[in-house]
This record gives sequence, C-alpha cells and structure tokens, in this order.
Amino acid sequence: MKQILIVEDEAIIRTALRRLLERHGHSVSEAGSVGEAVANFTLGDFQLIIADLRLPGAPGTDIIDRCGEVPVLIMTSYASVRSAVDSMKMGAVDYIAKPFDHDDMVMTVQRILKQRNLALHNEVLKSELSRAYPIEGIIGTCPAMQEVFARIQKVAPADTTVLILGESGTGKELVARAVHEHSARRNAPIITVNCAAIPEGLIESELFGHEKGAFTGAVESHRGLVEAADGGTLFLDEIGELPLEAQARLLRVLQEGEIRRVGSTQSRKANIRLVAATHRNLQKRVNDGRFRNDLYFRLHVMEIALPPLRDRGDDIEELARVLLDKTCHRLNRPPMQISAEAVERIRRYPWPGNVRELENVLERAVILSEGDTVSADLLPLECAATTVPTEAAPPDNLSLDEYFVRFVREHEMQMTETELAKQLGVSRKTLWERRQKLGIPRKRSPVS
Ligand SMILES: Nc1ncnc2c1ncn2[C@@H]1O[C@H](COP(=O)(O)OP(=O)(O)OP(=O)(O)O)[C@@H](O)[C@H]1O
Repeated sequence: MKQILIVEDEAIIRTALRRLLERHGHSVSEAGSVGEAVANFTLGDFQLIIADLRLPGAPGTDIIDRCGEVPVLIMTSYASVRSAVDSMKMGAVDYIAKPFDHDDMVMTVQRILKQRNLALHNEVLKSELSRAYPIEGIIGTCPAMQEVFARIQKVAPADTTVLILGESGTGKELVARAVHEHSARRNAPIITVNCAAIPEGLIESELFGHEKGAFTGAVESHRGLVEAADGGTLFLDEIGELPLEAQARLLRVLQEGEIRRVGSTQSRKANIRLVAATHRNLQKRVNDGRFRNDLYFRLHVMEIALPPLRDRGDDIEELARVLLDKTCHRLNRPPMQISAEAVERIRRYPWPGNVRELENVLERAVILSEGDTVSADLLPLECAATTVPTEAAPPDNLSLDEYFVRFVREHEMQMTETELAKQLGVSRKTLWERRQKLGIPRKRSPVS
C-alpha cells in the first residue's frame, strides 16, 4: 500500500513531485483528476493526499469529503490567499503555493504525517484507556485483579482504614488513589508519605508536625503531613517501616481523631482516613516486636492484596501493550508493536520489580529501538531489575547483586543512606528496596 497520493493533471509536475517524495523515503501513487483518484484507489488507505486545486473536472478540494480522515494538502497555482483560505475552510489540512520550494514541500509533508501519527496514536490511547477496566487507570482482567477491583468498590465508600498488601511495584499507590477517588473524600487532598524514604529521626515531625523549639533546629513550628490530610486521605506507603514511637502517635490519631505535634502538650482534632500499604508480613513484624499489635489490628480490618505481576496470566501482555503505547506517547514517538518473540520473553520473565519494572524495561526499549517494533533483543531481562552502579563496574566474577551487597557492607558505616544511594547511582528508595530484597536491611547506625 502506498503512503501518499498525488492528484495533479500536469504530468511533469506530478512526476517531479513523486520523485522528490520517493527520494525522501515515501511511497507514492498518482492520479490526474479527482475522478481518476476515486476510480483507481481506496482513498482512505492513504496517509496523505496532495491535490492540485485546479484540475479538469472537479476541483482538488472535492476529494476532502471523499477520503474520510486522510489529511489533504492543497496546491494552489497562484498564491491566492482567497483560494488557500477557502481550501482550509473546506477541511484541507494545509496548502502550498506553486511553484513550490522542494524543502518546503518535504517539510510540510513530514509535519503532516507526523501530526497524523500522533493523532491516531491519541485515538488508540483514548480507546484503550476508556476500555472497561472497572477502576480507571488500573489495567487487569485476571481473577485476582477482579477481586482487587471488587474490594476497592466495596471498601472505598466505607471510610474505614484500608491495608494494601503486595510486592514492590504491583500498583499499591494506584490502588490507594483509587480508594480515595471512589470515596466521599475525593474532593479533599490525598497526602502520600513513603515511610521508608524519610530518615527515622525526622519521621515523627514530618508526619505529626512540631512546635518551635521542640528539638535543635526546630526554629519554626511546623504543620505535619497528617494535619495536611485533614478532611482527606493519608496514604502511608511502607507502613511496616514506621518506628514504634511514630506508630503510637498514629494510633492516637486513629483512635481519638487527635494529633499531638512533637514538643506540644496540646492536641488538635484531625479527621483523616488512613490507607496504608506494605510489602511486608506485618504479623511477623508484630511477632518480632517491631510493629504494634494494636495498630496492626486497626489496619487489618480491610485488606486489599495485589498479586505479583508474574501471577496475572494474560494481563502481562495487555499491560505491556498499553504501557508501551503510553511510553511512546510520552516520548513523542510513533506507536510501536511488540514482536512475538519479545512477548514470549515478557511472559516468561518473573518480574521481581513487577509493573514498575515492566514500565522501565519498555521505556528503555523505546529509547533504544530504531524501528517500530520492540524486539526480544531490546529486552535484556536477565539484568533488567538491576541498576548498574555509576561509581564502578563490578568485577567480572561478581554478579551485580553480589557487588551491591559488598559495596553496601563495606561503606554503610561511613556513609549516610543518601551518600550510599548516590554512589550506587540509585534513588534512596531503590537502595532501601534492594536492601530488603537482598537481605541486608539498614543497620540503625548513627549516620543518615
Ligand atoms: N494494574 C496496573 N495498570 C496500570 N499501571 C499500573 C498497574 N499497576 C501498576 N502500574 C504502574 O506501575 C508503577 C508502579 O505502581 P505503584 O507505584 O502504584 O506501585 P507500588 O506497589 O506502590 O510500588 P512501591 O511498593 O515500590 O511503592 C506506576 O507507574 C503505576 O502507574
């Protein structure tokens, strides 16, 4: 199928234009009039029609109504503003004056084709996003995800505390937002706090605020994030990492609807709904004395358990396609497809970093690819879960995980978590996550 149709009665101009466009990689068909074009081609198959305005029989603008959504570029023999404006009014995408400058023509054609690609892509995206996923923005149809959707719909309006369980990157934050959006609090703020990302010594004042002079450095009084969520939802991600003292303060907020800032003797009223998430087994943390039993019971009332990506069956393929589309759109690239071999690889890989890892792998593939297909060689899935440290490449005989463990162990007593993360070329949160995964949790050292 050809890409561009030229409708022009003067053979010399038609041939010259065809050659010009072919030299720039386009495939071109030709017709001498609107009648010939309609008789010989299915106009809707082209990506662009370039038509002269003055043609024997019907004018070039007549083709606009006959070619559906295909953009029509009109050539006018005289740079007559009037005919150009009329053509545009009739639905031409643009016009170009004859005789045309070759560079102008090529640039105009390329611009129109690019715009058309983006418009088509937007349509695809819109129709994919409006597909009937029960909760907007959360893709999934496997039984475990259907259970998640049903739970969200049931618990969201109830205004009770919700605990979301699932491995890292399974969409816990997405679910927390959905709970908020489907609750009566949807017009109030949702405040998200990752308990693992805030240094232990700061977490109480970050969450509950402090009074002036409460500790060295508290030069002003400060409203905490719990107060900021008043009337809305507080989403505490990785609640399992909350220190015991902060757990006690949180319990008070839940039981009595009151916050006491650090360094204050007075309490303030706060009406928040708590949604918490963790990838940990909280019961085990209770048994280990690291999580309060009474807080656990309050959280445990309503649970939503997200399945790991590897257990979602056909959803993996669907997620990959929709996320690929989104990524192309975000990076301003034409839509891409996934080769059969790449799909196979995606299905086989266990995705320890779940949907987030899938997103990252696809983004990398889009950036590296030169064509319109994600092929299997663009998915280096054996090491995709690992970020290569910027500081130094690991020695040949060490795996990246071993290198990571060794680096952390060797440096953790002299460096803060922020410094360590920087040296390893990862975010603080990733450092924390990989510490959990590799079984080297942070020692409660004085640094950091
Ligand atoms: N079912 C899904 N449909 C569409 N996108 C998803 C889905 N699940 C996760 N994502 C996307 O994957 C990324 C990770 O999701 P999210 O941050 O909600 O995970 P998480 O479980 O909270 O991760 P962490 O535990 O690391 O904080 C986000 O960009 C999110 O939009």
